[in-house]
Amino acid sequence: MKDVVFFLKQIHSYAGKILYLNLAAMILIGLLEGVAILLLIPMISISGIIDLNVDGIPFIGMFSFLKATPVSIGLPVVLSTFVLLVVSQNLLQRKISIRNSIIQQGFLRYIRVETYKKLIYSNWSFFVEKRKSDLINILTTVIGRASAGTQAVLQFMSSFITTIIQIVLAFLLAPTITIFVLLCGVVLMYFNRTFLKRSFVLGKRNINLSKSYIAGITDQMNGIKDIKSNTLEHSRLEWYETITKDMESEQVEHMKLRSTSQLYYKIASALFIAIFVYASINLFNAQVAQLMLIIVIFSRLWPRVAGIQASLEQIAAIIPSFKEVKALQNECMDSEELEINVNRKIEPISFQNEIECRNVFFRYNQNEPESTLKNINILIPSYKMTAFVGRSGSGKSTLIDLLMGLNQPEKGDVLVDGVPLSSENLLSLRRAISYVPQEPFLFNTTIRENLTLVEPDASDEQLWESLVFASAAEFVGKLPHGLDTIIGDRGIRLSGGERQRIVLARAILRKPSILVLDEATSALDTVSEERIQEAITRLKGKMTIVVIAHRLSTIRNADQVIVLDRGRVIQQGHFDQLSQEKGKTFSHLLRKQVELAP
Ligand SMILES: Nc1ncnc2c1ncn2[C@@H]1O[C@H](COP(=O)(O)OP(=O)(O)OP(=O)(O)O)[C@@H](O)[C@H]1O
Repeated sequence: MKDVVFFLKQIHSYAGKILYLNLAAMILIGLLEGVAILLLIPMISISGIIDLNVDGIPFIGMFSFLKATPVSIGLPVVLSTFVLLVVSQNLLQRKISIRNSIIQQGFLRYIRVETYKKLIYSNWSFFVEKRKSDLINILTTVIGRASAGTQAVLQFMSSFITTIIQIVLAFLLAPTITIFVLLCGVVLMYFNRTFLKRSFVLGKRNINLSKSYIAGITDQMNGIKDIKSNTLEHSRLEWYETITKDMESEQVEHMKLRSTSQLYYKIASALFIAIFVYASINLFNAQVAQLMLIIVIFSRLWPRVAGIQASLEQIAAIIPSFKEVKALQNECMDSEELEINVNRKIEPISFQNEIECRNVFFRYNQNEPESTLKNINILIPSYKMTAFVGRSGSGKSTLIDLLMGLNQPEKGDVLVDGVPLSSENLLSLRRAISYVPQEPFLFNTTIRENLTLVEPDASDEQLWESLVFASAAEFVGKLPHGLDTIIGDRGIRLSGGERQRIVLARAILRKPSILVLDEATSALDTVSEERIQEAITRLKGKMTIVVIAHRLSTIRNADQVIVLDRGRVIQQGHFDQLSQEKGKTFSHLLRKQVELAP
């Protein structure tokens, strides 16, 4: 219930007064519908067209003027009133349906933007812990269900109020029948409450299935090369067939559940009407008017009772989606990195001397016995090139993430020109950094658009300049449409080395004061490696360069090399100096790479 209230509050803060206007209009529609049909009998009867013997039925007095009217006028008046009521009800209905759809679509967008805003401003550790496909699933499927669910709750509320009004009207017309109908409804709802529980369980199953589905297809599409080259198609297809079968049976089960519950109501309705009509005629000598009332009230009220049950089942099935979106929003708020202020312009930090790590410890998970980084004390001087090396898993990427303010130290400080990194200067530091990841990301569009992503106003001259710096101008110049060549999905029509150089050009275009380059491990051939080395040499002295080096040959010109092992700095100095330190990790790594070199 708390989750439902949470969403109602959200829709309230989005739509405000219009929501209440719509709710009121929805109630009015129900009322008009009720009045039109419930009053048809007394109106027809009083006009004297058919003698229904309606004495004693309420509201009759309101139509006594019809008694004085000849039948030839009375009937058209009665029927026109009926038509007028139905026409106004439907006109209002149309208007409200359009308004509801505007509110619903607007609310869907609102809740999407709100959730995405909270998500995108969450800190890095939040993303490290989360499965990306789960986030995609929430942002696509679950949010849509939650928004539709909010609408279902509003619909339920208005139909509940309308039902109450109709019950009051019916009660005034025929109290005994109304009480009987209601008692039957309550008894049936009581026995049908198990349908609500099962709807909730199915709703949960639906979320889990769509989570696994999105996770599976994301993994498979990302690993399609692995699948093809290792002939894993069959096993993957088997997985796909199984999960889609589960999804199919979940939907069918849901449908079965809904129709069984409605079937009970329909059968019960026929049984109750039969029993009541029989009892009325045989035990209470009921007149035609009373019998018609029984049928009219049953046919009006019973679907409403059944409708309430159907809405409750629908809401029960959607509650897990509410819970999921709410939990994500709360988690994001707990992991909020900085105060959300989208419009704030962030100036890059002006960094004169150095970035320092002082007595820094870091651990991913508080339950881990050992810290990932232990007592790190290093200086990254400005306008110099610093290279991090070490075996796989030694902590290079973790340390770089810490320097970029993505990870926060468990103990110790990261200082920029002596000022500790805090929420005040974190974004300015990141604004000064350009980062080239190991697996560079390119959009499936032109090279130009991939570059201008970071500098929308960059001229062609500036684009070529950055391509020259990244040693990419030559191969881009040879492409069929130059800068306007479209590169494939994630840039697969380019080689690994070419991709990394385009991303490097993009990084340079931003004119960063710090360039962080996570060197590709395997993608680079010797020629590409040389090109990257050329690029770094060209950039040296123009900005602070931090490289995670997997190939030691690329960092011969580094001003300092920092060697990491199991989360500790074990050596640091100039390349030549470290290569002289015999029997230590750096000379060992160097020897291994020389041995492996072709
Ligand atoms: N998200 C994470 N959660 C928990 N532990 C992690 C996480 N990321 C990395 N680690 C652990 O932290 C240690 C350092 O990893 P890191 O990625 O920093 O090493 P690396 O030197 O960059 O390795 P590589 O050269 O293979 O990229 C490893 O033991 C790794 O298992």
